[in-house]
Amino acid sequence: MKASLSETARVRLFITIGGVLIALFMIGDLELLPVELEAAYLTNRLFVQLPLVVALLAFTFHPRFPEFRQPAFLLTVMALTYANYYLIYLCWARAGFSFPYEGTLLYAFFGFFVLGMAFRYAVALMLFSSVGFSALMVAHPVYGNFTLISAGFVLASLFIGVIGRHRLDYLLGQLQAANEELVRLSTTDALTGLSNRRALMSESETLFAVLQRSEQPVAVFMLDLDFFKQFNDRYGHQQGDRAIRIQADLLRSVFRRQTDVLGRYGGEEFLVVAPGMSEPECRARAEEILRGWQAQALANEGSPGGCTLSCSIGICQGSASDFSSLNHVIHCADEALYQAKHGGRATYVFAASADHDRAPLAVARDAGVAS
Ligand SMILES: Nc1nc2c(ncn2[C@@H]2O[C@H](COP(=O)(O)OP(=O)(O)OP(=O)(O)O)[C@@H](O)[C@H]2O)c(=O)[nH]1
Repeated sequence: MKASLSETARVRLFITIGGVLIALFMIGDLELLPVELEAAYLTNRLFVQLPLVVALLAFTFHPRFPEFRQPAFLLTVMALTYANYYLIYLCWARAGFSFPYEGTLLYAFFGFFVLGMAFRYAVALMLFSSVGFSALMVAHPVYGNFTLISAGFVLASLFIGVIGRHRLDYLLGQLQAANEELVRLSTTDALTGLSNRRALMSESETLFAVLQRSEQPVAVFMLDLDFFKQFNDRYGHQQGDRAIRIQADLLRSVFRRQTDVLGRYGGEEFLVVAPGMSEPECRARAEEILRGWQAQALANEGSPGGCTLSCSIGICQGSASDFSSLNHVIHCADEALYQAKHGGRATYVFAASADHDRAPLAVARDAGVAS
């Protein structure tokens, strides 16, 4: 599998590339500079600018780098920019040489787009860089007749860079929101708002693995509406949808613990994985659900089971470590549900919890009907 670089490793790579670029520019700059400026230039680049890059690189190894990365980027790029301003001043003051200012812009754009400076830090960099450059131009006519246009070019470029950073942040924000919505849509059942089967299985697998490792009890409930086909046929699909939503709301109100995982398993079938739930607690929850349906008193005339819509529940409860897999527990709960259906419906049935591997459902251990 292809390993992707972590964000910090990526930043380290970019900082290193930045350092290499500074070193490469030195070759070009030395060709351009009068000989008497070379020593000052090399001192500035080798003993100020490159060490600043190395210091930033070293800081990426500090445990608090993620927390302080933005101020660190700002300070470093600011320091590099002002070191460049000093170089421009020095070349002008010592030899009347107009050292190019474009490198300053490269630093800013490197900060904005490669290091990914946050918008407010980018604005701070733009302001500090603009003030420094303007002050330099006012104090020293380094670029002669080109002073004004040079200042305009620097200020406009910094401004455009900041706007670009803002636009990028905005678009990335929209992309992130769209991604989050896609994840929500792909994991949620549109009718009930509960987890859909894919998300339900994924959450349940994760939970079950934890419970298995820590040898904790687990309870799995399989719930299915009774004679739902007749209900749909008689009252229509919309009423059927409403009944499914009622079941979802009922489950939400009964399984309220944050650790309970519940979702729509398919059609009118629901699955609940409740960690750490004891048998009496399971019984209480199941009875609450059955009573809930009794209270709804949703007519289902013509069904062989009676005149109101009801629900059957299969429960498998035991130590998670006694089961080979989550599928195994679900299978046991499904078998118990089958027993509930054949035992008259509107009831709950416990699967036997011992020796699951050998006998997925040894006996339907207990059954109950809401009183
Ligand atoms: N309205 C509606 N009906 C659905 C939905 N999903 C599945 N169904 C219906 O649910 C019914 C399930 O019927 P069966 O599996 O035969 O089960 P049943 O009639 O409830 O019988 P028992 O489970 O044996 O009590 C089918 O008629 C499906 O069309 C849904 O999202 N909305």
